[in-house]
Amino acid sequence: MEVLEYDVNGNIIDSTVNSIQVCDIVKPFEPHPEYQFCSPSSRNINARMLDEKYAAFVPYADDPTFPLDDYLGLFKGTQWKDDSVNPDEEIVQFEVVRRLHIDYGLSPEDIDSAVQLYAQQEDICYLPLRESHESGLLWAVSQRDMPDVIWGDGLPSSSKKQIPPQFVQSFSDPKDDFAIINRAVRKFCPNLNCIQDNCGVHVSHEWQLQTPAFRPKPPLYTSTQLKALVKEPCDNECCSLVSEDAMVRTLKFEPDMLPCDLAVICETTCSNVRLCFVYRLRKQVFNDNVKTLPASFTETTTSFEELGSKERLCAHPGRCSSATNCPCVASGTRCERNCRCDDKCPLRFSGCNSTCGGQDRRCIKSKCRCAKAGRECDPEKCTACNARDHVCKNTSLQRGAFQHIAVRKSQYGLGGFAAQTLKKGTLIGEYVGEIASDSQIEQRQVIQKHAHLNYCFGTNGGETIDAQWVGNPTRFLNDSKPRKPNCSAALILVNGEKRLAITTTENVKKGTELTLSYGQRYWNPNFLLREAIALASNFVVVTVRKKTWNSLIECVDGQDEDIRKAIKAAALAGSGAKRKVRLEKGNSSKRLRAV
Ligand SMILES: C[S@@+](CC[C@H](N)C(=O)[O-])C[C@H]1O[C@@H](n2cnc3c(N)ncnc32)[C@H](O)[C@@H]1O
Repeated sequence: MEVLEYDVNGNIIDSTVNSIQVCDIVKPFEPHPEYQFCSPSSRNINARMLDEKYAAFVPYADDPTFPLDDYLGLFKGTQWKDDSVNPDEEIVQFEVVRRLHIDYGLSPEDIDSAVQLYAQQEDICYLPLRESHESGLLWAVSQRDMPDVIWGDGLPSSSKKQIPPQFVQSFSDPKDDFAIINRAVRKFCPNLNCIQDNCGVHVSHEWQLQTPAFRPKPPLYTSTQLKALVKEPCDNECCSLVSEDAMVRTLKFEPDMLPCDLAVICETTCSNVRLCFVYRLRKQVFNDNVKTLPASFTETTTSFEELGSKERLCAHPGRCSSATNCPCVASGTRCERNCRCDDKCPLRFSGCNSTCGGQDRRCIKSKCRCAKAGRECDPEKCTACNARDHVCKNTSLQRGAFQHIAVRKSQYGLGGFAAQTLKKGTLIGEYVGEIASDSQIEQRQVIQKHAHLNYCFGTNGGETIDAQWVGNPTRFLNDSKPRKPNCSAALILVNGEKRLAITTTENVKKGTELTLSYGQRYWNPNFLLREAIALASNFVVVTVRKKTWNSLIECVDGQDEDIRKAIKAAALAGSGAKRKVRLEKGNSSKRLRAV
């Protein structure tokens, strides 16, 4: 081969002859298995907060074999064609409102009715000025960085008289601490493992809006009783650097907070708090005639299996009981860390301290009360095993103590392989992905069917975790079929959150493929009852063997609420190896009853 060198005018100035060795590829390279893009994540993402009615994008847009009509038919429309307010229009609308109010003296209510009328006639999408403190145009604008627009008169908008802030913000008393906190608290995730603003992991937006408000709570102790609980001050300093106001305000929310805790929160010394607080401040806030002391607490024995879905918290005034409409009491589940009840609530799991012998035994399953109940040890409760300092073995999931998974070509596309020899019972990792709703799964299945790759993991808790677009290397674990799997998946309750742990079920040699059993439902999602429901004419009696009962219940989850309740009731009521359910077609819907 000759290599030529040119000057700027295109004349050849040098030439070199290189020899190249030519080789024939006898065996063509095998193509790399198909890979679906996936954002790495160490935790589940809640996809249910996304708008599932409108398609966010068109998958396989350049692939004529993709059933685009079937896919788009599952949505109301596309997200880029919806009628939300255009941000530029919002700026114009705000300027109109500003001028109407400042230059012409119209009240926000007058503007609202006038502009809405106009918008209706002209078919313009107009956001009302303020439907509440936290919606409407004024509020939306206050949440954005508005550009400094130069309007027709040549002056920037920032130089002009602005709409008074009280129109935009709360109309409540600025000294009302509860109103201020309650407005802010809605922006944060109510899950105490997270407390991120606008969290998309644990809760949907709607649910976040229902985040319970803080309410004033009466103290359980009198100041004299509290004083008896406090020993000598932890330090000798006595200064009053912090404003007493901060302490008073904090006390309103937590009347029975001990002085040292208050000192940490208010960033002052313990002795300062003790002197001001126990004798004087507390009496300013409460009239101090409350004499109710907490009753002694008894343990209940709900196991993890009975927990059911825990995507809620209890946040009612008073103790957890049916009288206070506690949702945990109603569903027979435990109160978890996210609940707003007292930490000493009898419905809460009290940890394993007294059962497993603490640190020496490191919480092995046969001994530890937490491990037996399908829970990881709680750093706040399990002090004897040192769960907080990660000495305890039953904290691997929350510590992220996972094994390295080597991803490479396997019999079925890509697969996950042991990067080192693993003992039976080793935690490999957590199956993470997007927690998706049933209709989202239906939409995604069109894509998955087309790609012949399905990353949905249905849990017994009725949730589906889809690792198609978000996940970690556990998403590459293939089904062992027809061989025995060497890993299994189980839901573990970690500080109030259900997480899917993948663990080895036997000793695994380095380089061996890690496999799971996907279960019947994965390969045939219409398994059992869904088909029975579709086929039912008048009624059908379904005899269910014990073995298939759990799959049946799992399959019904996400279906009609009545059916689900009836089948669960039948499951609990039935005994022996066989249970029967009668599937009846009612007037408007199909009903299922235990017989
Ligand atoms: C969770 S993914 C596993 C990782 C996947 N092999 C990959 O390349 O990304 C599940 C998909 O792997 C394939 N698969 C896994 N186990 C299989 C098996 N035993 N038989 C056939 N296909 C299997 C199927 O395409 C299935 O939809």
